[in-house]
Amino acid sequence: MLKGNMAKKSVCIVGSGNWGSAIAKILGKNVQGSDIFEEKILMYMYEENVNGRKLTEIVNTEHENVKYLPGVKIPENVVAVPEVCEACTGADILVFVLPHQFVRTTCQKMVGSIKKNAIAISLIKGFAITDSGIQLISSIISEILGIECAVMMGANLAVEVASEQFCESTIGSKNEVTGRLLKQLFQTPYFRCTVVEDANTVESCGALKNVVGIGAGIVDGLGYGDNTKAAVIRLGLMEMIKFCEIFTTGSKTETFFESCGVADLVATCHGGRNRMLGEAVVKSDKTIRELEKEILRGQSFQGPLVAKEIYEILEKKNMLQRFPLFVTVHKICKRELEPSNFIDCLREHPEHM
Ligand SMILES: NC(=O)C1=CN([C@@H]2O[C@H](COP(=O)(O)OP(=O)(O)OC[C@H]3O[C@@H](n4cnc5c(N)ncnc54)[C@H](O)[C@@H]3O)[C@@H](O)[C@H]2O)C=CC1
Ligand SMILES: O=C(CO)COP(=O)(O)O
Repeated sequence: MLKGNMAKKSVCIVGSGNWGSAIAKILGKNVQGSDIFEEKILMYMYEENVNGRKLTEIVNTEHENVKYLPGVKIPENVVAVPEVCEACTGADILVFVLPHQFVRTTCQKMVGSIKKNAIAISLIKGFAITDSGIQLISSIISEILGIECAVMMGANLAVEVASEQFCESTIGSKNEVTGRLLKQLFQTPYFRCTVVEDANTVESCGALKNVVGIGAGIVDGLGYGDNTKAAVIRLGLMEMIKFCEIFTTGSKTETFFESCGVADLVATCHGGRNRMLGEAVVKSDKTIRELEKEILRGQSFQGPLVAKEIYEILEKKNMLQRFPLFVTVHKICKRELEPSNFIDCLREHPEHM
């Protein structure tokens, strides 16, 4: 156990959507009475009006994020703040939990406001693309803020976590001391954390499984059953492993057996928002944007963006034919292929040749 003769560490949550709010519940409770962590947690909330009131004001008076996680009480020691610089000033631990498209601009605003020895942890499941290839979100955070960044990914559908149903999660930290500290911050009797050192694979799994989740939704939408979905999960896993072998330095096969790997894949393919999107893409001819608005009402599907990012890098490296499942999901989301083509993609997969 890490115990404090040292000053208590203060925590800031950067993000407050569906997952951010579920995490606020866990962290808010875990720091109460702690001799390691400060009791008050500031949570950066992208401000918006909900029924004529500011969302921060609603959260700070009713202690519920009525838009992104209705029906769940957020502990009163978590305070929503609309300015990210105000939220992060003085924090020792920064917990990033935003849709990945907002990370770079949010970090840029934080430059100059954070403690120089702060540490970060990213709960964000996505990638960014640069001229040289894939960039992990944790490395964007590290690069812009000049601090260490661990990750946490797992089979963690926010609504189930918020209702305290048992689950596991994987903390990826290259630094063992940091990993132990973060486990103390996140673990509860119903949210069990394992720490591994292969952080880049943990993070890559979190991004890639979103694309497979859309594939699972497509076969649901086409009316196929559990055998077909199991094939999507298996072929998706094979592509995830191959992708990490090529793009993630030092990737270890055993990391795929942690919660961040197979377990998150199974959870997302059965209960995730990306699965819902895949099904909707089959049943409607609306665009992804229209479906996102209609189905999620403010929340965000990360899968289509990750599929596009993967497609761009594979095209650049002339590797499209080695990842047919990822590529076909992207083309179906773009409406360049019919959803029924997905079954041909499974049938003709290189795993069967
Ligand atoms: N929801 C879930 O069950 C889980 C989500 N995740 C991951 O956590 C990350 C965050 O997801 P959620 O919390 O579910 O978010 P969400 O899908 O609820 O996204 C909406 C959030 O984005 C914010 N936002 C909108 N415009 C913004 C802007 N311009 N700048 C900053 N923020 C803006 C909204 O205020 C809201 O907080 C994603 O990478 C997701 O894949 C990981 C595990 C579980
Ligand atoms: O990451 C998740 C579960 O672990 C949530 O997945 P979705 O974004 O598909 O809902």
